[in-house]
Amino acid sequence: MTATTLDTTTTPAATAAATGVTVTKVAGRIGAVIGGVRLSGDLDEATVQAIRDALHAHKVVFFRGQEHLTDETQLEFTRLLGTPIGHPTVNLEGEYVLPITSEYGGAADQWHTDVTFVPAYPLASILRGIQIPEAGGDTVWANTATAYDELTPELKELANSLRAVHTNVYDYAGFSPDKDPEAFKKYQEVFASTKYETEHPVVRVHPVTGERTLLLGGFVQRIQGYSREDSKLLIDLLQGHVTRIENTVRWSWQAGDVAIWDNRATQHRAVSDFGRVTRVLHRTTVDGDIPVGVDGRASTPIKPTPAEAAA
Ligand SMILES: O=C(O)CCC(=O)C(=O)O
Ligand SMILES: [Fe+2]
Repeated sequence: MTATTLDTTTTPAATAAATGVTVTKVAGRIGAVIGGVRLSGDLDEATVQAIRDALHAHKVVFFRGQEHLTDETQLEFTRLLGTPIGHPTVNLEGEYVLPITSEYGGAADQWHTDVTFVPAYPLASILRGIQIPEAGGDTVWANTATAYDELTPELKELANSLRAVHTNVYDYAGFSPDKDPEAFKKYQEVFASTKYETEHPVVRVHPVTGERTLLLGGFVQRIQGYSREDSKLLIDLLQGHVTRIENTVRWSWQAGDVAIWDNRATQHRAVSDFGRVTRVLHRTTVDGDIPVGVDGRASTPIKPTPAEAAA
């Protein structure tokens, strides 16, 4: 990076420079490693702002060497980025750390954005590597803003007009039932214990960056107003742009690594190539806002209906 003298401390580069935070890109379109930060709940506001700026610019940021973190201090750090929120069905009330573990078999190996089956899904997720296989078990993220950007003007117009229904009724985590069929069944029952359905715009305007992003991923069930067959073709067409390898970054975990992603501008998936060894990461999430489409229309909840929610 070239050193420039800035007479203001409000630009992202100046904020980063003032705090000793370094930001180094990993792939061409997504991902950066942040150096010079020991994550905790005690970071000063300038450092937190430098992390936010890097997150918005690079969509997923990585920190190495954060072995000192515990569930408690990961949660304290999470509070600096916003309001922590537990998983709507898997976590108990007031429980904010979600273990991502291979003990039921497999991993979340389908492309998804976290928790899009509810209207105000998390704005960011924070994942900490705890028990990492010797080889394999990487995570891959995709930039849904550059995916939108590369569409032709005609496809952008079409995408801008679409609304999609997202649901948790099937299990995104892709756990292989052969490992422990009972545990697998139990997890699926818990995961879908309340059935959620939400209609989101397919193109979401990012509330901070103003970028247009494709809002799809593994919880999408159908496109409103289209047949099942046409829905599938449309979803595959757009999703194919999201997961184009040029829009992705792949991270090879070490214990003590932390990844934070902008859940409003990314999809991600695990690479389920580590056999039967145990892989454990702990996730916290930051509560989000209700998406708004290019036409200004917000997402709308479908299920649970008020009557179902009251039952
Ligand atoms: O296990 C992984 O690599 C990804 C897990 C995941 O989807 C998540 O933490 O939201
Ligand atoms: Fe996820």
